[in-house]
Amino acid sequence: MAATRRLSHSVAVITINHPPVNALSHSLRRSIAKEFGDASKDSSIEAIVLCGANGNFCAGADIKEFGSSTLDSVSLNNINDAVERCQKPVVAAIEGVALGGGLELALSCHYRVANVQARVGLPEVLIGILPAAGGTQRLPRLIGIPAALDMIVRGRHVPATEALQLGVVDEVVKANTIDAAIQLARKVLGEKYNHH
Ligand SMILES: CC(C)(COP(=O)(O)OP(=O)(O)OC[C@H]1O[C@@H](n2cnc3c(N)ncnc32)[C@H](O)[C@@H]1OP(=O)(O)O)[C@@H](O)C(=O)NCCC(=O)NCCSC(=O)C[C@@H](O)CCCCCCCCCCCCC(=O)O
Repeated sequence: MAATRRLSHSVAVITINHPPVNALSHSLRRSIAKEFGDASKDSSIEAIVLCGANGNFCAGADIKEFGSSTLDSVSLNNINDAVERCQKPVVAAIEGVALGGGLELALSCHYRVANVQARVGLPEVLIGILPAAGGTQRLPRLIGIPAALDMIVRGRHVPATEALQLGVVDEVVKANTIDAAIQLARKVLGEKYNHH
C-alpha cells in the first residue's frame, strides 16, 4: 500500500493505492504525507491532482486499524490541513467512492472532479462515530449547514450528479476523470497567470 506520484506536464498526479478500497491505513497516510509534501516543495510542479487506484478514490479511515495505537501518528487532520494550505491548486479526481475520511481528504482539495458513477458521503454515523478529519467544518462551509447536516446525520451515499447540484463537487464527467482533473488544474493555473 502506497501513494505513488507521476508527472503530467507540470501537474503531479498522486495515486492513493491500498486495495480494495484505498482505506487510509497508517502506512498509506504516511506515504500520502510524503508524496504530497515532496510535490508541494518541488518547484517544477505547478499543481497537484489526488486520485485513487482500484476504481475508488478512498473509503475513509481504515476501520480494521481502529483500536490500534497507529491512529494518531501521521494524522489525517494534518494531511488535510497541508492539502488545504497548499499554495498550488489541488484537485481531487473522484472515481468509485469518496467516503468518510476519503471525502474529508477530497474536501480539503481546492476543487473536486467526479466520475458520473461516483458516490460521496460521510457514513461515520452508521458505525457510531462522527466525521473527525474536518468534514463537519469543511462540508457546511461548502454547501451550507442544512445540506451538510442531512449528509452527516443520515450517512447516505450521494450520487455524483446530486453532489454536483449540492456543490460538493465542481464537475462531473462520464470518463477520463483524472485527465479532466488535470485539465481543470491547468485551467486554474492559466487563470492565475492571466491575472498577473
Ligand atoms: C467502500 C464500500 C462502499 C465498498 O462496498 P463493496 O460492496 O464494493 O465492498 P465490501 O463492502 O465488500 O468491501 C470490500 C472490502 O473492503 C473493506 N473495507 C471497506 N471499507 C473499509 C474501510 N473504511 N476500512 C477498512 N476496510 C474497508 C471491507 O471490509 C471488505 O474487506 P474484506 O476483507 O471483507 O474483503 C463499503 O465497503 C463501505 O461502505 N465501507 C465503509 C466505508 C466507511 O464507513 N467509511 C468511513 C470510515 S470512518 C472514517 O473515515 C472516519 C473519518 O472521519 C476519519 C477520522 C480520522 C480520525 C480517526 C479517529 C477515529 C477514532 C474512532 C475509533 C473508535 C474505535 C476505537 O478505537 O475504539
